[in-house]
Amino acid sequence: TRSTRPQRLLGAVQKNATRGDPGSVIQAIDHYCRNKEWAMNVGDEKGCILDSVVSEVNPATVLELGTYCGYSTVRIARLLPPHAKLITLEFNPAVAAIARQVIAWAGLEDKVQLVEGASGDFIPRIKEQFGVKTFDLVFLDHWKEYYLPDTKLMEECGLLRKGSVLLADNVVCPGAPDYLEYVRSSPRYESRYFKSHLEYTKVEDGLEKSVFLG
Ligand SMILES: CNc1ncnc2c1ncn2[C@@H]1O[C@H](/C=C/CNC(=O)c2cc(-c3ccc(F)cc3)cc(O)c2O)[C@@H](O)[C@H]1O
Ligand SMILES: [Mg+2]
Repeated sequence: TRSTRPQRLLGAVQKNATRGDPGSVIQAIDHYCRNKEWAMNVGDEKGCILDSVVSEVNPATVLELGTYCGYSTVRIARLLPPHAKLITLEFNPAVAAIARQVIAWAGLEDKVQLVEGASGDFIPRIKEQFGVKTFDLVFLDHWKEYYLPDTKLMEECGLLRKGSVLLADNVVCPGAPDYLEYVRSSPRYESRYFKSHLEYTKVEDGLEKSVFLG
């Protein structure tokens, strides 16, 4: 049977990237998705904005919602300090299996904990199950209609502290209007829009960075 897009993306990594070299994994995926087959990775342009926010926050604990093939997981994990931990949630087992191999090819398994499951089920259990008190950085890149409910859930579960940073992909395309309205109007967030483009295209998109004020 025909391969899946994630399988073909993994093939491009295994063919063109060097094991243990996260930069070459990122480059291989971007080259494949720009020249052969589009895929919904945050991409190189928004990826540079992601890199700058990760470097600025220098997080000890990171939560990523929506691993997909692990492109942003690799982008984030490669910048983390030695004992920092990144927990990434992915509820599609076939996609999770690809992401594990992409993360392993980059040699970043020790910094990443990929959890198979739905954010709604896992967010309430993260504290006791993973011994995490709060997250310094959360990257939202899963189904767009879940950005807002999951943010409220993280607040309710006490997973955010004064200064926690939420970084949301795709706030323009496909868009997350209810989430944007919430973080921009709530007195509990200081929000800023980083204008960019939809991965590998000229279409406008951007990242919203929102600092939780406690
Ligand atoms: C709801 N809770 C959840 N918990 C755990 N994993 C979840 C999840 N929701 C979704 N996922 C997983 O995240 C991934 C989903 C990501 C959704 N992303 C998008 O829809 C998306 C879509 C576009 C896009 C933009 C324009 C266009 F024409 C077509 C697509 C661009 C992006 O950058 C995107 O991130 C999948 O791997 C899915 O299995
Ligand atoms: Mg995205």
